[in-house]
Amino acid sequence: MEKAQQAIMGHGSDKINDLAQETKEMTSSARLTTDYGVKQTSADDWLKVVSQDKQGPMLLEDPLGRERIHRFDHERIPERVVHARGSGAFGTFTLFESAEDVTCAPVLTDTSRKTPIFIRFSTVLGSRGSADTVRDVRGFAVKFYTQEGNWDIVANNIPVFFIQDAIKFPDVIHAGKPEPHNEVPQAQTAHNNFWDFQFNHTEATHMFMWAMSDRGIPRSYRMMQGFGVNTFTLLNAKGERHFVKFVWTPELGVHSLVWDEALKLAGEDPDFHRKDLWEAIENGVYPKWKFGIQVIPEADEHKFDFDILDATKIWPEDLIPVRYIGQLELNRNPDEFFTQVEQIAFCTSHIVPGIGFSNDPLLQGRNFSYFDTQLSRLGVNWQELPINRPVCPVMNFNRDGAMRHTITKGTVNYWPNRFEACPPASEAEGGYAEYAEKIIGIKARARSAKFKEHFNQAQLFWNSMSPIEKNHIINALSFELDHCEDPVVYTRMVKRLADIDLGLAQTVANMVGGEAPTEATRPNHGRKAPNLSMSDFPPAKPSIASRRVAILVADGYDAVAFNAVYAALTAALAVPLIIGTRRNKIIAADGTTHITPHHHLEGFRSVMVDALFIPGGEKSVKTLSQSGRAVHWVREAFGHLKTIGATGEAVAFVEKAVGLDGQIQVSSGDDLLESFGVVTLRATKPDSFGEFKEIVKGAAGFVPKFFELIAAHRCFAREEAGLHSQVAF
Ligand code: HEM
Repeated sequence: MEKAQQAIMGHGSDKINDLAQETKEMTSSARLTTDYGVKQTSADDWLKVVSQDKQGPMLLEDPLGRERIHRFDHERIPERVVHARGSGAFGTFTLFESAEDVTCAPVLTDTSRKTPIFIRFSTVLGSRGSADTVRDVRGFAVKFYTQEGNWDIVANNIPVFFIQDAIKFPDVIHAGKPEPHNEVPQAQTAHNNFWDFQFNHTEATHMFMWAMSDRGIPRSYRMMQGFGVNTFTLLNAKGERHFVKFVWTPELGVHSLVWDEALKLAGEDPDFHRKDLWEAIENGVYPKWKFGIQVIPEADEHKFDFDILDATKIWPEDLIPVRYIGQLELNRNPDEFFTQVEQIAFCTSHIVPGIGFSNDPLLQGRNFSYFDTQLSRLGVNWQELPINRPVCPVMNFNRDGAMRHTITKGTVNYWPNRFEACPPASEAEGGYAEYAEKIIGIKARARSAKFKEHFNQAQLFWNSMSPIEKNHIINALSFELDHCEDPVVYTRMVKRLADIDLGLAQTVANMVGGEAPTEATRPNHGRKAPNLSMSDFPPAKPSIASRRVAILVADGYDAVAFNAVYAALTAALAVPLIIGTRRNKIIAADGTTHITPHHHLEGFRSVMVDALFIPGGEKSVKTLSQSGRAVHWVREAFGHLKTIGATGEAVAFVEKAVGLDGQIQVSSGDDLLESFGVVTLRATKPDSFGEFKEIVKGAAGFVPKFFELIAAHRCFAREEAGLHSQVAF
C-alpha cells in the first residue's frame, strides 16, 4: 500500500503518475486468478486422473496448469544486441539556466519545469547475465519525458566512439563480442579479434585509449560522466542553428575501481554496480549530474583542425567550454525490472522541437538502427509500453500490429479525411519543423578530409593523463594484449602504440612481447586539454555519503571505538558494514555489549567496500591476527589503495598484516598518524575520535582524518611510492 502510494505521491512526476495507472500491488487480500481473471483454487497440483494412492496421469485439459507453463516458456525476450547488461532508475531533470539564446526547446529554456527522466546504465559487450565490473564502455541512456514528446540522449561514459560511420558498427561489435568459433570470451575485449580490429581500423585509436583508461572500470554508475558523443544541433526562436554536444558530470566526482578489484568483483559480486545504484537511491543519497552543452555556431563549423561531425573526436574544452545549465537527479528505483528497465527502449532519432540532427554519419546510422532493433526486440507497438509512452498525447494514423493496446475511436484511419480529424500541427501549435539546410552534392561513399586524421586526439588524451592514469593505461594494454595468443595481433598492436607515444609503445612491448619500436612513428605534439583526466573532477563538496566502510570485529572488540566510528559513519550517510568472524552475536571487551554483524569474513570481501576500520580490543585483534582471511582483508584493501583505519591493539595488527618493514608509519601512543592512507591511533580515550561535522582538509581527530581520506576515494600516493605492489593479496 505504502509503495502504491509512493508510486502516486513519491517523486510525483508526470511519468510516475502515468505509470501508476498500470501498477498493481500483490497483497494478501488479492486472490490468485488466471490471466483471464478466473479465481483458482490451487497453485500446486496439476489436474490429474488419480487412483486411490492419488497417483495418475495429468490431464491436458487443465487450463491453469497449461497457462502457467505456456507463460513461463515465453518469458524471455531477445536481449539487446549490444548493451544487454544494465540497470536503471527514475529521476528528474531540472533546468537552472535557460538556453533560449541557442534553442527553443522548452525542456532547455523553461526553468520552471521539472522533466521526468529514466536513465539506463549498461555495459556494451556482455550478455544480460554478465558481470557489471568488466572493462568496457558504459552506456548512459537518458529518456526525457518532456511535454513535447520523448527526447532520448543515448549516451556513453566516454565522449568518443570506435567508428566514424555507422556502416562499420556490425564490424566493431562482432570484433569485440565473443569470438564466433567458440563463443569466448564473455564481456571482454582481451582477445585476438578485438585487437586485430583495433590495429586494422585506425580511426578507433582514440577510443581504445579511453577504454583502456580507468574510465573503462568505473567505481559506480554514480561516478561517471555522460556524453551524447554525436553532434546534434539546436535551433532557436530566430531560426539560427548551432552545433551541440551534450555532457553531464557527477556531483560525486569521477572515480574508478582498480583493475584487480574489478576482476575480483566480477566473481565475488557480479551485480556490484546494479546494487550500488539501488542502495544509494534506497538510502536517499540521490545521484546527481550537472548537465551541460558545448555549442558551436553554424558559421564556425570549419574553424577547427578536426571535423566537428566526427564522433571519434572530442571538442576540447579549452576551445569549446561546457556550459552547465541543469541537473539530472535519480531519485526512485524501479518497481519491476522487466517492465521498466528491460522494456525501456531508446532511439537517437527521438528529438523534440528546438533540437535537430547533424550530418554526423554515425548519428545518421544510429537514427535508423535503434528504431529498427526495437521492432525485433519488443515488437511494432513498443512505444505503447508503459515505460516508453510519452506523457503528452499521442495521436496519429499508425494502426494495428501485434499487441496493439490503444483503442482509437472513429471511422477514419487516414489523412486527409472528410472530418479533418487529427490534422498535422502548425509550428505555432508546436509542430516539429526541420531546419531548411541547403544541400547540393554528388552521391558517393566518401568522408571529409579531416575524418582521415586518427592520432592527434589519441595523443592529446595520453598527454592529458596524470602519471598514475598513464600507468593504468599501460597496465590495461599489457593485460589485454597478454590475452591475445596470436603474435600477429600483439606485435602489430605494440607498433601501433608508437603512433601515440614512444614510451608507451616500448613499455607495453616489453611486457607483452613483440619488437619494441625505437622511434615514434608520429612525433607526439605535446598538447594537453583540460577535463580529460579524471583527476580534473574533484567533487565541489567532499563527501563520504554512500561509501561502504567495513568494520572488522571479533569477540572482545573495543565497543567505545566501534560505537564512535559506527555512529559517525551513519551520520555522514556512509554505509557501515560490520564484518564479524561469524554472523551471530559478537561480544565486546566489556563482556556485555554486543553487536550482530551484517556479514562474516568469508561471506563478504574487501573488494565490496571503499574503506576498512578495525577497532582495538586485545582478544578481538588476537583472533583476527590468527585468521588468514582477516589478514587478507587488510592486505587486499591496502593493495587496492583503500583507506584503512585502526585503533588500539589493531594498529600493530594492521602494521604486521601489511608488513612493509617500516615503510608505513603507525601511531605509537596518543599520536594520531596518517601514512599512505593508513590512519592509526594506538592509545584511545573516549574523546579521541573527534566529532564529525563536515569533511575538511587537515581535520584533527581520528574520525575526521579517516573520513577525509575516504572522501579522496583512493590513496594514489601509495601506488606512486610503489608500496601496494610489494604486498601479496
Ligand atoms: C556514438 C556512438 C554510440 C553510443 C553512445 C551508443 C550508445 C548506446 C546505448 C547507451 C545503448 C543502450 C540503450 C539502453 O540502455 O537500452 C545502445 C544500444 C544499442 N545501440 Fe548504440 N551506441 C552508439 C553507436 C551505435 C551505432 C553506430 C549503432 C548502429 C548503427 C548502435 C546500435 C545500437 C543498438 C542496436 C542497441 C540496442 C538497443 C536496444 O535493443 O534497446 N549504436 N547504444
